[in-house]
This record gives sequence, structure tokens and C-alpha cells, in this order.
Amino acid sequence: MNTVKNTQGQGTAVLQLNGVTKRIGSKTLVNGLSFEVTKGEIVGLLGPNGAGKTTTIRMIVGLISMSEGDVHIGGHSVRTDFERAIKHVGGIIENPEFYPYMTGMDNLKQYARMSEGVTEARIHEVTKLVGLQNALDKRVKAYSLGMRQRLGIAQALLHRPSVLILDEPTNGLDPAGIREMRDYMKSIAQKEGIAILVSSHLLSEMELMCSRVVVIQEGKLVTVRSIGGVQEQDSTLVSLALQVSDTELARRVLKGLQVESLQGIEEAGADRITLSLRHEDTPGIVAALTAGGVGIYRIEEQKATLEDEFLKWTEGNRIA
Ligand SMILES: Nc1ncnc2c1ncn2[C@@H]1O[C@H](COP(=O)(O)OP(=O)(O)OP(=O)(O)O)[C@@H](O)[C@H]1O
Repeated sequence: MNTVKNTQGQGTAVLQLNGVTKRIGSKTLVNGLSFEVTKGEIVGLLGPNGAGKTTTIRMIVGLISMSEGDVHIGGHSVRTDFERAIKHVGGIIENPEFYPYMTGMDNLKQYARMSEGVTEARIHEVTKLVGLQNALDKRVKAYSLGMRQRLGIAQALLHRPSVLILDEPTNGLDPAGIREMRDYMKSIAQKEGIAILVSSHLLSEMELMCSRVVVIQEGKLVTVRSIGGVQEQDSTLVSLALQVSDTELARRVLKGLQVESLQGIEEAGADRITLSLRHEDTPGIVAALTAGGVGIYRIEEQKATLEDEFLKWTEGNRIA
């Protein structure tokens, strides 16, 4: 397989987007989007409704054409070498369609007949990967939505793709179904060494499943972040909430301090004050508050969640 070395040197990029743009009439739905997904990695394509996620995925798998830019899959251009590029892809764009009166096994066999070199052993392997090995003799009409989605993933995996592309795979699932789907995806990425691109507008879910998120808004890239990176950034500056005896006095004491990293001092309710500062400056301000006559009952660190970050990124983009 031809592959492209990724520019960040973190592994092999199996899926690469370069300046991908989609225009329909005078409207630009996707605007110069570039990012990549490497082997064994789950990347989230994250954005609010209408951000352009589905349009992007449809271009990647060749369901619609690109106005500009290109996508390389396994080193092959979707524009100029589509047949070879698409061989590397397993994708579920809309809800997967099955024959409801046939069993899960018969549906997969039927599909396997249409693709080259899929053995019965491979069918058993993929159904185990998605936890359907005990439901294969049931008719698909008796499957829950979650089981149907997993059967769709099993089907997409049959021909050993190097990239799996899923558009909102947890849509409509209950919390247990979402959790199962998440766990299966992680295990598939690891066991099959496959690159997974998954779109969603559910931030909490991306946080638990992906190693990186590509955030888009109004068709444009807002940021590419590693999930770890979001936390790492927080570690330089901590946000604290202090429960104090007198917020007014606390604010006056804090404002009078010469602590360079101290910022964002705000009263938050009758007995709380919030601020951010460098971690190592915390004992200094606690001592100063106590010396200034402020009683401190509790100190809590406020962790910025991916959701806070996401809202900040997309808001910033809207203003810009
Ligand atoms: N064929 C089309 N012609 C014109 N506009 C379109 C067409 N298809 C999609 N759009 C618009 O392009 C924008 C991006 O749509 P897209 O479906 O890609 O977003 P999305 O991020 O997948 O959103 P959602 O989470 O709601 O599915 C939307 O404003 C949509 O209304």
C-alpha cells in the first residue's frame, strides 16, 4: 500500500485532505479544509449542525465532487485515482440498509459476494469485533438500532479497509448503545490498525473516543486539537473557584496583589470568587487573602472541558 508520511511525523497518514473546498452556486459549504488521519487513530470531525461535516465526508468517499483541493486515501488521489483510493475505505454515510427478513449472517454473506476475497472466517472475525457473534442467526428486523449500526460497521470492515468513515454513528442510540459503540470503535482501531474518522456534534462523546478532534464551523477549519492537548494547555494556567467569607474584601485584596499571572478575578455568587493564575502562584494568593482577613472555606480547580474549549473556538471563529 502506498502511504504518505504525515507532516507532523507522528505516523502514517492514511487519509489526507488538502484544501478541500465545495461550492454550490454562490455558497461555499466547505472552504479549504486540510487535515489528516493516521493508522490506528480515531479522529473526530466536530462541528455544530450545518458546519459541513456530511458534505466533507461525502467528498472524501466520492459521493459528491470537490470544487477545489484533493483527498488522498492510502496515497491515492480521490480525484485522479478514485478506484484505488476508494478500495481503502469502509464507510457508513447514511443509516446502513439491510434486508430485514434475512439474518445478520445472510446479510453479510450477501454483501461479501459482491466484494472480492471476503471469506466466511472474515465474517466471523468482524462480527466478533462488533460484538454480534451471538446475534448472527437473528433476523435483522429484530435487531435494535445499536445492533444495526454495528452490523453496518461489520459490513464496512469486511474487505479490510485502512480507513473507516462514519457519519454520526451514535445518532439515535441510547446511552448504553453509545457507550458500546464507542468501546467497539476503540477496539477496532487498535485491533485492525485502522484509521477512523467519525463525525459528530456531541463533544462529550468525542472527548471519550478520539485522540484528536478537527473542529469545523461554517465549512472552515477552526482548530485541530489532540484531546490530551486540551488538558495540557490547562496545566499552565489553572482556574480556581474560592469559597470565601467576604467576596468584596477578597476581590480588593486580590486586585492589590502584584502577581503577574493572576487574572479574570470575578465574584461568582454570594460567597464565591473565581480567578485564574499559574499553579505555583496559588500558595502566595492564599496567604495574602488570609493575611488580609479573608476566611477561605474551600478551593476548587475548575477544569475547562472540551465543551468550553469548543464554544470558545467556534465563537472566536464567528467573530473573526
Ligand atoms: N446540495 C446542497 N445545496 C445547497 N446547500 C447545501 C446542500 N447540501 C448541504 N447544504 C448546506 O451546506 C451546509 C453544510 O451542510 P452539512 O450537511 O454538510 O452539515 P453538517 O455539519 O453535516 O450538519 P448536520 O450536523 O446538521 O448534519 C448547510 O448549511 C446545508 O444547509
